[in-house]
Order: sequence, then structure tokens, then C-alpha cells
Amino acid sequence: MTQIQVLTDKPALITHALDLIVDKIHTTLEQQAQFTIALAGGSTPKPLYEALAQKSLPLEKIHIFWGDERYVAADHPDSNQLMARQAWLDQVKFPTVNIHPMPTGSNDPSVDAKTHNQELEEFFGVKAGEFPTFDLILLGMGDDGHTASLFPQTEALTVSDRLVTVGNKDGEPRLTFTYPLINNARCVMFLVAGDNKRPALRSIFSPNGDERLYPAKAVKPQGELLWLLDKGAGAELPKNWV
Ligand SMILES: O=C1O[C@H](COP(=O)(O)O)[C@@H](O)[C@H](O)[C@H]1O
Repeated sequence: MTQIQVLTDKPALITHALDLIVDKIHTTLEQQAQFTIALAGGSTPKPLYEALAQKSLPLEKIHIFWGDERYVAADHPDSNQLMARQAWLDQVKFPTVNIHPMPTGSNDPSVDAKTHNQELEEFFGVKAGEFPTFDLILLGMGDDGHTASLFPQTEALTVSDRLVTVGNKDGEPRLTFTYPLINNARCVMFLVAGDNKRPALRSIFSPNGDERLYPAKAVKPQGELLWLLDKGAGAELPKNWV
């Protein structure tokens, strides 16, 4: 099931995402022992993480992952992990074992991708070649249509035999979830704000849009797909384009 919701502005988008996520955590935990969420990087989700830090949540039952990571040290200003830690995770009493960052310390991104692949398999108890199901994967979208670190016309878009691979942002390596892992999620929630995202969204929701040029278009999870947009991003989307 795909839903697109266009909110008045970015604060409204964040408030709506916050309500949905908190509700999802509580309803999921009525039926299972833990809630698994993969966080997005970029600028859009930061206020969401700050708002999550103000909520009283059953932290011991929530496991935190990242859908992509820049290939930098964990204390580097570009680190997605650092942003989420500063905005949310370090502000509350998350058990350390519930936080599962992508490793970036081996000097070889493909080694770190493999290590994290194995960590995910062990955590979810799946065999090599099987894809676990995240309860929620948060994603952003760049104005070039990339999502996670799946960039236009890069090799990472073709990887289907692993959970984590090496992405390529203008020649710089990043670590990223692969499409089959993202698409196996119970729910994928995009958070997209700003006028600069409009052209890419137009192609993504057009029947003729090319997935190699606009990687976010290939996100089609088995579960729910929610596109939360602010007016700047979503103003021109015709209702019949989904
Ligand atoms: O590079 C990244 O940016 C995208 C989109 O970010 P935004 O700043 O436009 O919100 C994000 O999805 C990705 O995780 C991040 O690494």
C-alpha cells in the first residue's frame, strides 16, 4: 500500500512523522518483543530525532540501525550516526547494545559492508542470502533522486545478493542498505522537504520515470510505503500519479 501525504510545511511534516512513528512503535510492541528501525541521514530528519528525544518510549525494546552511512569516523561532522546520537540517542537512556551503527573503521568500505551484513544476519537470525524484515525504514531523498546511498547510475543499484553494499557519491564511498533489504521492510517512510526535490519527485511518480536515474523510484516495499512531503516538495504532484 502506497500513501502520499503533503503537509503544509517542514514542521508539520516532522510532527506528522513523529506521531506515526510513536504510534507504530506502540502498536508493534503490543504484538512483538522488539521494534527495529533504520534511520536516515541528511538534514531533513534531524528535527524528527530531536522530537523523538522528548518522547517517553520503551527504549529497551527499540533497536536502532542506519540505512546508510558516510565513510567517515563516528565522530566526524558528516557522520549520520553522530547526527542521530546528538539529536536523539545520546539525549535519552538507550541501552548501548540496542544501537547498531554501520562500522567505518577498517579502511576498506567493502570489508565494513561485509561486517555489517553479518551483524544484521546475526541480529535478525537469518541465513546468508535471506533478507530480514525491518519494522520501519526511514529514508530521505536527495534532489538527484538518490535515497539511502543509492545514487543515480551507480553499481550499488544492481546489488541484490547482500543486505549492505558500498555506495558511490561522486567517487566517495558510502555504506548503504541494498534495495532487497529496503524492500523487505514492513514499512518504509520517506521524509522529503523543499522545492529543490520537486523535479525528482515528478519523475519518480511519473509512469515513465527511470529508476536508474531516480533511485528512490525503485523503493517498493512488501509492506507500507509512506511518502511524507512538505508543500515545497509535493505541490505539483498530480493525485493520479501513484
Ligand atoms: O546524503 C544523504 O541525503 C539523503 C537526503 O538528505 P536531505 O539532506 O535532503 O534530507 C539521505 O536520505 C541520506 O541518508 C543521506 O546520507
